[in-house]
Amino acid sequence: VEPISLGLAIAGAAASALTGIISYPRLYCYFRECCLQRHELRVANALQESLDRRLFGQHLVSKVVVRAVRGFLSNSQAKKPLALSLHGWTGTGKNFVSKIIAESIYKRGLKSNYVHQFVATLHFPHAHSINLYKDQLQSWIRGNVSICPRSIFIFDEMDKMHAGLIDAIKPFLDYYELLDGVSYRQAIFIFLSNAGAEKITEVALDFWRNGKAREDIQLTDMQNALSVSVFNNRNSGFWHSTLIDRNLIDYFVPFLPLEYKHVKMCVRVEVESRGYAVDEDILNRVADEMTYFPREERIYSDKGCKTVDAKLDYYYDL
Ligand SMILES: Nc1ncnc2c1ncn2[C@@H]1O[C@H](COP(=O)(O)OP(=O)(O)OP(=O)(O)O)[C@@H](O)[C@H]1O
Repeated sequence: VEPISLGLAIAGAAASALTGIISYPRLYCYFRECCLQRHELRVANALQESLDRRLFGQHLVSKVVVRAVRGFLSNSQAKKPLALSLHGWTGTGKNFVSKIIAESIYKRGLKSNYVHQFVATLHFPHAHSINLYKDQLQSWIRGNVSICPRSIFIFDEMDKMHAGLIDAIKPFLDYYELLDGVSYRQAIFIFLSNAGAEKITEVALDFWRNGKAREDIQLTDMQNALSVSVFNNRNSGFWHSTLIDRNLIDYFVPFLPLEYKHVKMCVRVEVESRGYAVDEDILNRVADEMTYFPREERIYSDKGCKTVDAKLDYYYDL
């Protein structure tokens, strides 16, 4: 075989292999991350499994989040992007759940090129730069949704976010078919905040004081109270915001305050993930070290499961 025809043959083989790869997007996506990669059923199953196994004491969260994500992904005619608003006391799992949602849709989770996280105090710290932030945020969202319609945007500390900035997101959440040639209908927006945490605690405490099980708390016990309390809270960026006013939030997701037994479960997970032997005595001692409220009953951990890992260092360094 002449060198030149051998070269052509190799080039031909390479070209057909490449065409093969391109015509098999699944194969291509196996090696490189793709937008809209996973089938909705797989996402819903992964999400359900992960929440059941890893999330403690949040029966309402699992129910709402799985239903919302499954319904949205399987609806090819969605009229608007999915907007979830996660509310609750610190350390109860809001960031944890948004990470689990991201991981169920994109294997790389928060590290995926299609998942974008903003923290109000970190990314938008100065009230006087609000107009600049607005422009930057809008073009960031537009640019990323143009590249991948199924982009996920997570906004942490929404209660510390300037109301004007929240309103800047509004057009993307609305029922438009196209905005400047871009459709936002497949995107997912997740908002996290502590707003409404007192209201959630009030309802949970009421159940507890009446001797009713925590798991009997229904979504209806929470949702109206929550949306009204968030809307009327002047300290929260949601106040006066058109997101709630115009019903652009699809689901308010209430996170219940965590009890002693949940804190212990978190300690156990941390111990196991570090590869240490589980020692019940240490689990109790770490859980005992947390502070609990209200002052009389001392039921709920005031930091949820936060700082559990730091406390563990102390015991295993002894
Ligand atoms: N309900 C829970 N079940 C299991 N682990 C939890 C739960 N809540 C919190 N954790 C653990 O505690 C860590 C801290 O929680 P997370 O950051 O999700 O709290 P948060 O609600 O977002 O708090 P904040 O309002 O302060 O941002 C998580 O990474 C997770 O390991």
